[in-house]
Amino acid sequence: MEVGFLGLGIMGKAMASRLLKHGFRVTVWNRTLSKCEELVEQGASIGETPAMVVKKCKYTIAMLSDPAAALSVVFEKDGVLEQISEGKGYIDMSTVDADTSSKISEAIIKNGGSFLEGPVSGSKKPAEDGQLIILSAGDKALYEVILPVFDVLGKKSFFLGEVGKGARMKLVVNMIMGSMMNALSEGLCLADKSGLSPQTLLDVLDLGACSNPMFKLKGPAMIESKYPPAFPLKHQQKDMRLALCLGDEHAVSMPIAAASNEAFKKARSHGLGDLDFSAVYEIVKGTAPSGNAA
Ligand SMILES: NC(=O)C1=CN([C@@H]2O[C@H](COP(=O)(O)OP(=O)(O)OC[C@H]3O[C@@H](n4cnc5c(N)ncnc54)[C@H](OP(=O)(O)O)[C@@H]3O)[C@@H](O)[C@H]2O)C=CC1
Ligand SMILES: O=CCCC(=O)O
Repeated sequence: MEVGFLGLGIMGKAMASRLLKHGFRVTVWNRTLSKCEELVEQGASIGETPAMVVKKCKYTIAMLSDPAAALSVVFEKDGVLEQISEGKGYIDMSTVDADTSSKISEAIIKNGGSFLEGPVSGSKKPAEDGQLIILSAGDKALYEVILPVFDVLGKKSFFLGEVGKGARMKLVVNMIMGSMMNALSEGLCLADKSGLSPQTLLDVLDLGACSNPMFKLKGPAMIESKYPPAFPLKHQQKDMRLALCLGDEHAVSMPIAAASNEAFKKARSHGLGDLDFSAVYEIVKGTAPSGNAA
């Protein structure tokens, strides 16, 4: 199967690389074209624009930073819409809001193509290892055709129904995750300030009902103030913002998510946006350097 891939950031690069390793022919595009080179070394072809990728491939996947990026790659000059046509499928796996997904879906369908949203749970390492959780919604027939691709990228694919349900599920999950990260940061800080060992706190948490892979993975690095970006903080703040908008729409009060969003926003204003989202710990500790927003 020839698959197009738009967006070679932390996630897109790992996902496209995995497809190549599993025998798919992949044509890649990235806004900063030089980032395609590593994939070309692994056997990918380059499409010089999103439109050229769609022209060449029956199925094209996108993994882009945010709603603005997802929309621009579809609607702007040399974008996906210029070449989408009957028989072609577009699968957007970026984390966006349901409105963005619906706008893209409507335009793709109007031009004869089919559309599936497929945001993912799981970060850089699960993407490299094919262990993502795929939250898809939209065209069921496209879902069935693209399952061999999802099976290489993920450990489990959900089909959630009409367009928007994948986007909303993803935002709910990340809202919970962002709040948990703030709770962990406050706990580590409180342990430290009150004379307890943060590492012992992690050990205790890991043995009880609060044990989870995120605390286990991120906790030790946080204690060392190390935040190599797996999930950039600026994207977590985007997801909190979009989840809070969803809460507004449905009149769901979310004070914990709102407070967590403030901490991520503050982290961005201190220039921590490109670090891993666990860097919010620096805000909770009050040790963030002054810096420019990212
Ligand atoms: N990292 C993670 O752990 C996870 C991330 N996600 C979601 O996946 C998506 C990608 O995340 P990730 O790979 O980490 O992000 P990165 O910031 O590493 O990559 C973002 C990608 O989007 C591209 N991009 C940004 N703006 C535009 C634009 N205006 N037009 C075209 N392309 C653009 C970038 O291109 P360029 O290289 O030119 O900047 C890059 O390819 C996001 O929606 C994120 O929320 C979901 C699950 C986990
Ligand atoms: O959107 C990012 C999710 C990161 C994760 O699930 O570990």
